Amino acid sequence: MCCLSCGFIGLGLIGGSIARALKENIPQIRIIAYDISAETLRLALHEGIVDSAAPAIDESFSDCDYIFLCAPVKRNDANLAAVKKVMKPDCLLTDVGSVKSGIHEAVHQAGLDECFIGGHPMAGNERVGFVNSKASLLENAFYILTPTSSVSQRQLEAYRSLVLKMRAIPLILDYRKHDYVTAAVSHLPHIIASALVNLVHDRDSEDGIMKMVAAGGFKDITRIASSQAVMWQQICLSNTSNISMLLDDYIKALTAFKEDLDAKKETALYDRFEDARLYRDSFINASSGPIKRSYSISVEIADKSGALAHIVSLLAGRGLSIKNIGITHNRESDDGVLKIEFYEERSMTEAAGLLKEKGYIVFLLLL
Ligand SMILES: NC(=O)C1=CN([C@@H]2O[C@H](COP(=O)(O)OP(=O)(O)OC[C@H]3O[C@@H](n4cnc5c(N)ncnc54)[C@H](O)[C@@H]3O)[C@@H](O)[C@H]2O)C=CC1
Ligand SMILES: O=C(O)C(=O)Cc1ccc(O)cc1
Repeated sequence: MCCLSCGFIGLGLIGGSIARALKENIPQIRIIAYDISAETLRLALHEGIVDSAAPAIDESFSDCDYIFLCAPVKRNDANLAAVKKVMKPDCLLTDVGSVKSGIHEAVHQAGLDECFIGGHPMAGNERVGFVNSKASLLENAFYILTPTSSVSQRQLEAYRSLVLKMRAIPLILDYRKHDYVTAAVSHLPHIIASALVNLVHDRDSEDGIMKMVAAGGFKDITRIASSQAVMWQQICLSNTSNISMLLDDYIKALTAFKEDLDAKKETALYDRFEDARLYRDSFINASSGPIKRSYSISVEIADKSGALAHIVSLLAGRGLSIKNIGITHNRESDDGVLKIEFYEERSMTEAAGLLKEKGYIVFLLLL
């Protein structure tokens, strides 16, 4: 891909991560960006992620082969009108919004159907802004493309290739289907996580004992409740009917669970947990599934100098490469739990055996 030129309107967590992935994987690329935050643009220039920063959505975008709308969804309408005035006829316009119906309607109103393919990287986290962006955010994540019926196969194929260059996995979907699917696997989970956190907040005693003892399971399923409220408010307001319909189904499922619980139906309760376990495990085992398999162990360590270095040198001595390592101090005592992630199962098993041999308390984290 020679002299590809990409423009970004909004360079936060997602725009920044895409720009980084493109810069990392297509050295000849030219990237221009506009963001209302001058500090973001300064930083992106300083890091060499963008080649030029525009003071507004102006003529400097008129050479772009792709323009990515990556500002918060509510800002995209105004930005779309400004982009329309400056983009070249064969520019491919895209966005990164979590809901696709609104932008498809706005693009249609603007008469831009022939050059628009919606985009949605199914990757992110609870952080915001360019400072938190990273190329690896997109790695092996599904990147959904929602072409209008007017874009050509050639444009779609070119965008697919660009997504592959970002090391993401392109998946083409009708935009209405996208909104239904993401309501179930992304939007509804955020409502559930927030409702559960709010429940614990309301039901906790004054000494905050629930908050204090909240264990891994609670933290796992509520991590996303730490996301930006305004983004999820906007997602709920844009994908209301799909989310509401699935929320009805979910409330029915909870009610059925409660009925089995109140009636102490042993078999029915077992079946509900077992069915969920089997289905969830099938997600993990699918190589292209949404949940990446992780090969991690936890090791209990005393909080003394040298404890970490001792473990690292034992593993290095066996040639076991560590992908990630971190300590959590979640005990009343000063001791901590070291979580070590490996690249593959064999290293995980070998490391666990070695550390056990040396007297460490080790657990495999089968995620
Ligand atoms: N955060 C996530 O995990 C994911 C978010 N998305 C979608 O990506 C979009 C952006 O989200 P994030 O990157 O997370 O937000 P962010 O807050 O990290 O970034 C937004 C950027 O847009 C800039 N901005 C605000 N108003 C602007 C305007 N009028 N013109 C130009 N720039 C403007 C901000 O200064 C900021 O740099 C959202 O629509 C969201 O639905 C999609 C996938 C994952
Ligand atoms: O933090 C997480 O796991 C997310 O759910 C990230 C995310 C947020 C919004 C999206 O539209 C897609 C992915």
